[in-house]
Formats: sequence, structure tokens, C-alpha cells
Amino acid sequence: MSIRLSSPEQYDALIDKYDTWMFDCDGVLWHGDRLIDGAIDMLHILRSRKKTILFVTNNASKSRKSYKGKFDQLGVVASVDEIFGSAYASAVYISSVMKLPKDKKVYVIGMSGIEEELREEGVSFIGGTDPADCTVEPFSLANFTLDPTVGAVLCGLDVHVNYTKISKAFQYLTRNPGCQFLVTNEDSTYPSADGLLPGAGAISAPLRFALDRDPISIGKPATTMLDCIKAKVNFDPKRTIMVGDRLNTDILFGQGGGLSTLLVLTGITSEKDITGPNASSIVPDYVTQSIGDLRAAGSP
Ligand SMILES: O=C(O)[C@H](O)[C@H](O)COP(=O)(O)O
Ligand SMILES: [Mg+2]
Repeated sequence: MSIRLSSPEQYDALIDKYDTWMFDCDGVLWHGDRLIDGAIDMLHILRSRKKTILFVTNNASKSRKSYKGKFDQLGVVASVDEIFGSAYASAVYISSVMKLPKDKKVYVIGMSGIEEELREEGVSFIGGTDPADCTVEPFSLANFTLDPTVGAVLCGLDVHVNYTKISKAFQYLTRNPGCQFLVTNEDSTYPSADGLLPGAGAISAPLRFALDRDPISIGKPATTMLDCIKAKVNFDPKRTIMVGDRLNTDILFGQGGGLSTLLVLTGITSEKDITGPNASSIVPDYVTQSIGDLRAAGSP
């Protein structure tokens, strides 16, 4: 049973109980470029109480550096070292875990965030935002030249996805021996500023269906993301809380890492998902309407 937070005393005790606060972004801090009410004040309170703050997002459209730009634009205090995105975790996974040989490339279905993080990790890639792939022209297999050095396909949120990208990825995954199928994350939907949109999971779904093959998923709830954080930040899981809006990514991620979990209802999950006959079997430790509620705790 989740604890429903409501009183200033409860928020104050919660803040005292945890030294490290991991925040999901979409649906928790913001919707698109619109900040959720109270986000800045709440983060200020946590910083004034000497808490470690980390931002852990499955949204692969941006790199850590471009996320820093978004935080600055929105007036949110954050440093690049506090930001962990699925694009970053995917690039680290390919370079340090999969150890893709230097003479190999990645075929990307995704946006600049993935490209920037792959470059940072010294991983070569094709596809992505390349205009030749972002085409409306029909795909012609007859005119397609297979690049034998493609050793992995990485698929993330891509607002310019098309039949050409899916077809090229399909060629690499069916014709290049040992070509790995990776996705940054599997979120079915994305809470934009103007409402719900298909998520990264919906972008890789056609490829999964065509291949009848499941990819390796890097983002939450996979532990790969937590391993990335552990490689950079010291924290005690018992004194760490994951704050999220989605049960099957954020809350499962926290539970899988032995962290405590706080669900907010400003994003993907709503009251009907956690109460009543169809309540999810994923039960967070705490629930509150919005992160803005934590302002009731006040500064020291
Ligand atoms: O489709 C996606 O990639 C996700 O919906 C989205 O980006 C989730 O981001 P998060 O809530 O983890 O910040
Ligand atoms: Mg979210």
C-alpha cells in the first residue's frame, strides 16, 4: 500500500529521510518546454537542505549538454554531471559494455541527442538526422547499398521516423551477421506540452514486429541506466528516492535498484491506474499529486 503524502510534516520527514533525489523529467519537472508549477522552488528547497539531485530521463532526443541548455532556459539550476539520459546511457553501453569495435558503426533511428552522445563516446554512426534518411521519397532496395560495417542498430524517439529508416535498419539487422538491436527506451507514450503523443516504444515497434525480435532496452527500468549513474555518483540506495510519473519505467526502475519511490500524478499515471479494480500491481512507496507539493516542507 502506498503512503499518500499530504501534510507539511510528512513532506518534511520525507526530505529528511533521503539524501539523494533522482527525478524523472517528462511529466514530473515539465511537459515539453512548460515547467510544472513549484518545480524550481522544490529543487531550491532540496538544495538548501544539502540533498544530492540527479535527473534521470528516458527521453533520448537530447544529450546531457543540450539538456543543460533546456534547464538553463527554464531557469532550473542543474549541472551536466547531474543529468543522465537514455541517449547517454546507450552510448556508454555501446562503447563500454558492448565494446563495439572501432571499425564498426551504429545505424541510428533517432534525434541529435543520440548523435551527440555517440560522438562523445567516439562511436561512429550513420542515419539519424542525415537528410538522406529523413526523406519522404519511397525507399528503394535496388538503390540501397548495405554498409557491412554496421554492427548495431539503435532506435530512440524520432519525430522524423519514416519507412526508409525502418527499412534500412531492417536490412542491417537481417543481413549483417551479429548486428545488435538496441533501443534507448520502450515508453509507449510521451507527455508533451500539448498532450499525449506516441513514445519511443512506438517508434521501434514496427521494427520489432517486422523482425519478430526483441531489442536490448537501455533506459528505465533497465539496470543499465543505474549502472551508468553508479559509475559517476556515490549514493546509498537506502537513502535514495526515485520520483517519477510512470509506473512501468520510473517506479520499476527505483524498485529494481533498491531505491524508494515517489509517484506524482502530473504525467502518464492517473488516479485510476493506482486505485480501484484495475489498479496496477506496481505499487510505489509514496504518492503525491505534484512535486510542487513538497514546497510545504519549507527550507531549513
Ligand atoms: O517516448 C519517450 O521517449 C518517453 O516518453 C519520454 O521521453 C520519457 O521521458 P522521461 O519521462 O523518462 O523523462
Ligand atoms: Mg516521465
